[in-house]
Amino acid sequence: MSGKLILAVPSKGRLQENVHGFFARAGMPLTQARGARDYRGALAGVDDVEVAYLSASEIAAALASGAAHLGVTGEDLVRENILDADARVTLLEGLGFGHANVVVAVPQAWIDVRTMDDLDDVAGHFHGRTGRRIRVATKYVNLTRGFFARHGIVDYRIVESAGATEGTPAAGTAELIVDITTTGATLAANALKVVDDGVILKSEANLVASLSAPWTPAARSAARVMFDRMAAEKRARTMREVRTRFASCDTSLVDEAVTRFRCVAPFGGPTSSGMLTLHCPPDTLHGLATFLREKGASMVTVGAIDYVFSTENPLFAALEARLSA
Ligand SMILES: Nc1ncnc2c1ncn2[C@@H]1O[C@H](COP(=O)(O)OP(=O)(O)OP(=O)(O)O)[C@@H](O)[C@H]1O
Ligand SMILES: O=P(O)(O)OC[C@H]1O[C@H](OP(=O)(O)OP(=O)(O)O)[C@H](O)[C@@H]1O
Ligand SMILES: [Mg+2]
Repeated sequence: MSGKLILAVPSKGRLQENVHGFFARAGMPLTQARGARDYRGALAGVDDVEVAYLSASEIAAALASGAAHLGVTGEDLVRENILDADARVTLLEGLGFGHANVVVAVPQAWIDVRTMDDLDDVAGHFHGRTGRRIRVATKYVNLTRGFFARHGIVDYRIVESAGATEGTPAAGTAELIVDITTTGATLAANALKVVDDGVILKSEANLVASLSAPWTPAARSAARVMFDRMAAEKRARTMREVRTRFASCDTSLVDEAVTRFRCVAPFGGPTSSGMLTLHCPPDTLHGLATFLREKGASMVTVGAIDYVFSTENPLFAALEARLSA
């Protein structure tokens, strides 16, 4: 065995483009030597990484079995496809894309069904009246079973659906569904509504680590390098660099700026000539610039940052903590 780190990323579908963008922004683009249909690749600038292109649900399976060390996939697929997920993988970080809710949806015509309790009543009546159990179409079989059990609903049966799940009530093959929704357009087009307390999971794409993969020294060191770049890109993306210089700039003023505007002073207080660099989130930027001018600055410049490299590597620390637990 090579000892390399295997990184599983989506080969197709909604997440693929975002995942490519994510690694490119972190300065380590995914490369496929033989074109888009090459299912093995590399990560530019990071040694000892082999990229495996898999479907989003196969990624969950590969992480569970230890065939991949790291993967990017939806939390919905991790929770659905991995039994006791928290014991076998660790979700290191939500990546801010691939948002989708796994929901229970019923026909809009069921005006008296608003909550899971109402649904429980309907399920009981349906069974009594027809002698059959109400049918739930879904590909999220495990999430559905767990959620219905938590709500004490037992009078139902699951009809496995591989696609076009929203069409099953109108087609007469199920009474209700469990599926993912983002904009709600597909549910609306099929005259379905989400049950008020029927959101099973709010999912997004996650960076996920396998706890059972062979974490060789080479694989660990590759993860450390990858995570360092990801963290540097994230800190840079969420902050702007603010610079100013004025004689009356002192440490108490910097302390006030830090608490009031959630900024950080990456290089400490002002220099002896009053030169100050701050990193500030975009939403408080104008407030900070106003504050600095009120305190005596005649000019404040703001710029985007590409990377913020720090000695801290929180993602790697989180991984190490789980691997040694
Ligand atoms: N609007 C959306 N619809 C579907 N999935 C979404 C949406 N937004 C984000 N996702 C995420 O993308 C994941 C993969 O969905 P996608 O449609 O790309 O794959 P798929 O082709 O359905 O996957 P597979 O081939 O494994 O069945 C979902 O499980 C979910 O985590
Ligand atoms: O709430 P919306 O924004 O309408 O999105 C939800 C729809 O998107 C997904 O299907 P997808 O297009 O991925 O097709 P698939 O069922 O073949 O995966 C999902 O299964 C829903 O049907
Ligand atoms: Mg899909």
